[in-house]
This record gives sequence, structure tokens and C-alpha cells, in this order.
Amino acid sequence: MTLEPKRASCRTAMAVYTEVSDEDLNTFIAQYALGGVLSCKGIAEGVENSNYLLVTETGPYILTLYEKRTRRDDLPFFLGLMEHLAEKGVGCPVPLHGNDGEALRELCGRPAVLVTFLNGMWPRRIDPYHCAALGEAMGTMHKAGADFAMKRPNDLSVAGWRPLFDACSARAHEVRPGLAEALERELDTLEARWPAEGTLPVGVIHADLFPDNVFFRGRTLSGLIDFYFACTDVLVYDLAICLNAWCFEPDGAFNATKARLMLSSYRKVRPLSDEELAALPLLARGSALRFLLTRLYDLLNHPPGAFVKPKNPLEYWNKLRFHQQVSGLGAYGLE
Ligand SMILES: Nc1ncnc2c1ncn2[C@@H]1O[C@H](COP(=O)(O)OP(=O)(O)OP(=O)(O)O)[C@@H](O)[C@H]1O
Ligand SMILES: N[C@@H](CCO)C(=O)O
Repeated sequence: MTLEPKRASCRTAMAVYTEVSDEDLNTFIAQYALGGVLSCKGIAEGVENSNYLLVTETGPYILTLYEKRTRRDDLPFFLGLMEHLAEKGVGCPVPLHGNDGEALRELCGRPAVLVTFLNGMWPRRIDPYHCAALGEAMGTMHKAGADFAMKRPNDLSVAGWRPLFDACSARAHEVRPGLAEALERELDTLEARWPAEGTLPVGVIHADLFPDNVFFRGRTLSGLIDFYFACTDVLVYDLAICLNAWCFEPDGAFNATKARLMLSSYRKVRPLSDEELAALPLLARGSALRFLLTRLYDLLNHPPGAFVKPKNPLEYWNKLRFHQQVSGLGAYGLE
């Protein structure tokens, strides 16, 4: 294998937290049968981990260095899940195994993995056909995950929200007057009404299926990425997350046509019970609160000068208020 240290230099970009030297990269790559490194460039998108587009003589790959919020103990679940789903035909990155058979190794003191490159682009403007394709892909993913043996509790479900709220409440008024009081009331309601364990079907959910994690080639969905919040939870909660992430227009209006398309194409793959449908408005509130709280936390704890721009928590305040006033499934385009 020929290595080209000079050209292997990993150039960094905005959301790359860890810089990789040529020497470290070449030692790392020598553990795989991928040929020499042609280029390695930091990817600006993404806020959680450091990602590089690494091109070797055998093609493009994604090199991910896991930063502090991704727990090392969770990595076997995420990597095992991607392998399991890919084996079942779900379009997603597959971790590469090195010459020693291992997929998870270390680079610059961080856990690091190489995964296959997924072709496609995430949609910058959401059209109804995107939502239909997403519903079908999510139903397929949920079915494919049904026999995945590993479990991982969702630490960002209802039990995880109060500690996040407590960490933010004293300064929430800086973002919006009265926000802490309103969030506390919502938290009380959700804690009291959240579906008890065993009442709704549970399985592997992606839990962060935002547009930037769903790739399309033309009008065809080519795959899903970023499984680093995936967990074992109520399946229909994944749909609730996507109602929020995909079905609101930039002006804040909810688009019931997009919601109907997403839900109906999901149901063609995996039918939803009456109980699951009935839970949807409450789960959508919960999902809105979850992203509101994580964004609020990130905004309030944003180091000055950090290059990642925090996302707007108030976008999710507006979404939460929409679901609070929903009186039936008609709001989501269903009868
Ligand atoms: N397997 C892949 N194939 C092609 N591109 C990828 C792949 N994985 C990641 N990328 C690219 O890297 C970017 C960031 O990846 P990812 O979303 O996993 O990062 P992250 O830091 O976990 O971000 P976040 O959690 O904020 O979405 C993606 O938007 C995409 O451009
Ligand atoms: N998708 C999340 C951030 C990354 O997990 C959000 O938009 O708040």
C-alpha cells in the first residue's frame, strides 16, 4: 500500500473539533485495506462530532471522531445498528472493519470509525414528496430494526427532560420572558400524561431524523445517516419527531398535507394502531419540548467564539404551541 503523507493532510472546517495530523491519519488508514490516502477534508456540517471526507485509492469514506457528547459505551449499539439495518437493505452508512476485524478504534485520543460514503444530498427545501418518501423509509427502518438484539434506553425521553430544564430554567427568560414558567407547566403535563411503559409498541428508533440526516438522489430517498441518537423507544415517537422537523413551513405554519403524506406512507409499511394514532399529539408535544430543551441548553452554554452556531430553541416553542392546541388527528391530515 502506498501512502502519500503530504497529500493526506486532514484540512479542518467549521464543525471539526479534532484536527488529525498526517502521521496519525496514515497510521490509522494502514489498519485497513483501502489503498493510499488521496485527500482528507473536514466537513463543516454537523454539530456533534468531527467528520472528514476521506478519499483513498478505493473510493470515498467518512471518518468520524466521536466528541464528548457521544458516549463510548453507546458506540457498539450505533455501529451494530447500522450494520444490521444495511444487511436488511436499509440505505445507511456501514462501518468498515480493519485488518484486525475491529470497526471501532482510536484516533487522536477519540473513538473513531470509518464508514461507507452515502451518495445523495439532504433537501434544503422540503416538498411533499420528501415527506412521503421519509414515511416509507421510516416504516421500513422500524420493521428492519425489529430483530436487532441490542437495546439502548432513550436518555432524552421524558425522564431526561427535567434535569435539562433544571439546568436552563434560571436563564430561560433571557431567551423569552416567561419561558421557564411555561416550560415547567408543559413538563408537569407531559410527565403526568406520558404513555406508560408497555402501552405502545417499542423498537429501534432513529430519534433525530431531521432533513439533514436524510439523503435524496433526485426524488428518490437514497439513505439515512447520523444514528448517534438512535435508541429503543416508542416507535411512533419517531414519527412525532418528524412531524416537527419536516412538516412546518419556514413561516411557522403547519402543513397538514405533508403530515398526511408522511403518516400514510408509513402506515402502508407498518400499520399504526388506534392507540398509537391517539398518542401522536402528545408525543409531538414531547418531541417539541425535547428539541427546545436541548437547543436552549446549547444556546445558554455556548462558548463565546465557538464556531458552531447554536440552533434556535424558539422555533420549537412555536411548534410546541401548535401541538398544545391540537384537538384531533385532523390537524395532522388524518380523519
Ligand atoms: N456516510 C456518509 N456519507 C456521506 N456523507 C456523510 C456521511 N456521514 C456524514 N456525512 C456528511 O457529514 C455531515 C455531518 O454528519 P452528521 O450529521 O453525522 O454529523 P453530526 O456531527 O453527528 O451532526 P448532527 O448531529 O448535528 O446532525 C452530513 O451532513 C453529511 O454531509
Ligand atoms: N437535530 C437537532 C440537532 C442535532 O442532533 C436539532 O435540530 O436540534
